[in-house]
Amino acid sequence: MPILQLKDVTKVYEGKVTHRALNQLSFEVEKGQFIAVMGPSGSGKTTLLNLISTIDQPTSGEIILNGITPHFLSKTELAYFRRRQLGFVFQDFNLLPTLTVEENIVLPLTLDQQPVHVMEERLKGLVEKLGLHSFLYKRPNEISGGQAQRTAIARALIHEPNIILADEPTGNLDSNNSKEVLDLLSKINKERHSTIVMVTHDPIAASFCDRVLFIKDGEYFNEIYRDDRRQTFFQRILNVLSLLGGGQVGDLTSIRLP
Ligand SMILES: Nc1ncnc2c1ncn2[C@@H]1O[C@H](COP(=O)(O)OP(=O)(O)OP(=O)(O)O)[C@@H](O)[C@H]1O
Repeated sequence: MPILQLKDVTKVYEGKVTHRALNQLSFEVEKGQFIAVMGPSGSGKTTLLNLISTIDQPTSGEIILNGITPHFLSKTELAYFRRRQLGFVFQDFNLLPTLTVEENIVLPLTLDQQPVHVMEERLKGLVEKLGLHSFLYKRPNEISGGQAQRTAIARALIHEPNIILADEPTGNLDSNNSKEVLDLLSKINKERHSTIVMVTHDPIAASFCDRVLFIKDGEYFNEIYRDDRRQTFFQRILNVLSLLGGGQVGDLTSIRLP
């Protein structure tokens, strides 16, 4: 069974001018898949992530996450559902500046009043897996962007969520730190079989995924699967982006991936 199903999802923003940000969008994501969502600015990517993350509700259609339709849950049930099922990674890391890296990572468990031994066990596993030893006791302003994003990924994983939702996770990183973060997401995806849904503008970031879904004007446009080398997949992503319009693909076609 797919871990995420969208069935004819439509989102209309009401206001002075009503705007149909998503129109009858349907797709499924299998457990363990690493999928990128791409599309021109204004195509509905953030809207889509807000609906999947249960921050917002669809106007019509259905979203089913791990067999549950979260939009039918009560407020309390929804808060619990979000904590158990979803992990979030944002472009600007969203770390609390006064806490150390370690404190930031265990924060979701602290808020959940989990016993200390559970926190210690989970933290230990993540620190080893994600290589966080060298900066565990530093504060966010004392670490690099890549280290900050690795911290945010550890925080997203501490609840052992079923799906990780990442919104432009490399948007504020230089190319070395981006690669480090994407390698880490790939590793988590392969070793823990975590499902990852990542919104990105960056075709290099998308080339780390198994599948790229393209949307345009809130509608399904195309999708491609990786079945070959990352370089070839990258070129295929660029081909679809040039059909899609709205980006500067021309200057990227000669890039050799690290
Ligand atoms: N709260 C809102 N009220 C009204 N219109 C909105 C609202 N949020 C988004 N929109 C509109 O819906 C459309 C889709 O927006 P969305 O932010 O989902 O696009 P996006 O693909 O994430 O864009 P970008 O890549 O620039 O972040 C846009 O035309 C936007 O102006």
